[in-house]
Amino acid sequence: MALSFSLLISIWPLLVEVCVIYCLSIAVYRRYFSPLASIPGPFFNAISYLPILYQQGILEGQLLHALEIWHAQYGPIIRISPNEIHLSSPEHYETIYSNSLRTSFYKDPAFYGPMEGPIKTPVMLTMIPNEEHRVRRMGMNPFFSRRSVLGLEQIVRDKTEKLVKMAEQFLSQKGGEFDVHRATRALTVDIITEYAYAKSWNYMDLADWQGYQEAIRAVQTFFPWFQTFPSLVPVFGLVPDWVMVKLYPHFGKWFDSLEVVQQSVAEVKRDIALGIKPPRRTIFHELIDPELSETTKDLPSRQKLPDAVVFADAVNLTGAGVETTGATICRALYEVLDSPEIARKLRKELKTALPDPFIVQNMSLIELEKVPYLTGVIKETLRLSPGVPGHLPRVVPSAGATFDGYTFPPGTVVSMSAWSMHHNTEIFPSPDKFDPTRWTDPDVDAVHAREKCLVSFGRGTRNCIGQNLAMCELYYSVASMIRRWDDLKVHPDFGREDMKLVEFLLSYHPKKARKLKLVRG
Ligand code: HEM
Repeated sequence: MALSFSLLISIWPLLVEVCVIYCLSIAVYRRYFSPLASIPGPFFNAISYLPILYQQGILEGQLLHALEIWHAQYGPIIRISPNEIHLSSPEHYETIYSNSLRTSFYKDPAFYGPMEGPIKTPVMLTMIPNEEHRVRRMGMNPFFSRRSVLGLEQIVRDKTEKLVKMAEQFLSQKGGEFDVHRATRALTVDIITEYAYAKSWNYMDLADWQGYQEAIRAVQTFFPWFQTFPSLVPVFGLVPDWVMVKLYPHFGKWFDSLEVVQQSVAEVKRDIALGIKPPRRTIFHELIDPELSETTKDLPSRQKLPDAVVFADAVNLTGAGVETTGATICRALYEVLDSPEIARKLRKELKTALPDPFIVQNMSLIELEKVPYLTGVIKETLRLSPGVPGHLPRVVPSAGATFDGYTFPPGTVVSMSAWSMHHNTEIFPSPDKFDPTRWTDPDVDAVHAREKCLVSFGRGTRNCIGQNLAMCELYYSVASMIRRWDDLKVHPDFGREDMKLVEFLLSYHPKKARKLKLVRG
């Protein structure tokens, strides 16, 4: 023991030297000899993954803003890590994200794998092989189709009515204010759980309307650390639940929610075993006991899925559908109410379209979609506040790829982001300006070009499965809140700086940002 310790003491300078030489040679290789050496970009990004960790882990979700600065400095194609290229020219989006099934770019396991955490059960979002994903998704698509959303529209109608009544309760008091930030997250929890599980978690009935989305945010802040140091993932799995709850009290609601999902899986399995027909099939029925069609019956993954997969997919669905939609509703309300002109114009169109006296139960998605300015407001909000604004890394397939004259070998990671697409100054002049008329422009070709660049829900087979539901929620909540009061206003303490976005896959506001509240007057 004494001998090995003194040996260590005597050789440590040599060990340090070896380490330094090793790191330097990796840095020199990455910067000057790697196949990506000729791609412009910040020096430290080319040699290390730490600059991304710095933006995401230390500065907390700032990478989307750093990307803007780096693109302005180095051009439309930049190297943002030793193995990742970020592109900003919109014409590449289709190639990377809407590819044909067989030659497709696939999701980067180093980015998506750690999101599975210690459970390591691939969910739709994190599955890597596109073929396997396609099969899993095929079974779930009908459940979230437009037809299905229209069939279950009453859920959105009822929950929106509850939101308006809650707002009424607060706003009718003298000096009353409505915490629409938390209320909309509670709304989206209640809609997705009723829609997918036929069992609402009733977050709108809670006194504080919160807990779930805060826990998801806390989980997501670990992602950049896990992506940079994957060996941290199993260590995280060893931390007992009570320690997590002590560190992050909101984790209590997260663990409760996991238990509820687990119970639902068990109940549905029991009903299936007993031959009990449900009043309405839920995603659990779809995943546990799929209704197989001629085209799907022979596909291995359309057979019964293991409980762990059903559980993980359900958890993922709920997590994906809450903050994204809640934040978009809030941003739309903020932008409309912050501009008297936009508010006046939208109210006028809504008053013409919606029956008087205004009742949420009289609304229908199909009628709401016919209000052009409302559609403009929603699309413009999805542009400025995409729920998933950051880089979505994909791996170059075996055939390799060429972008902007550079050729990339298979295995290179390439990414684009909704944020930079939506801030392209050629397609969206004055990109920071909220201007719903971009989408109501009589020049249909110009609108079409803008629509091609609006990628809030992604594209291709890996796009958002929940977009029809999300759009329905957006139409109902924005229309009903704006139509209900002529004197609704943003709380005077709230400012545009509070709407700044940060990103951990989903978008959030910086921790110190104030939460949106509404008042009358
Ligand atoms: C405004 C609201 C929303 C936005 C902007 C949004 C955006 C997105 C985007 C961009 C993706 C692709 C992510 C990637 O490529 O890694 C995605 C995937 C996904 N979203 Fe949404 N989403 C929204 C609402 C919802 C809702 C309401 C649900 C619930 C049903 C949902 C469930 C999912 C799921 C399960 C995936 C993974 C799909 C797959 O990989 O097959 N999202 N979403």
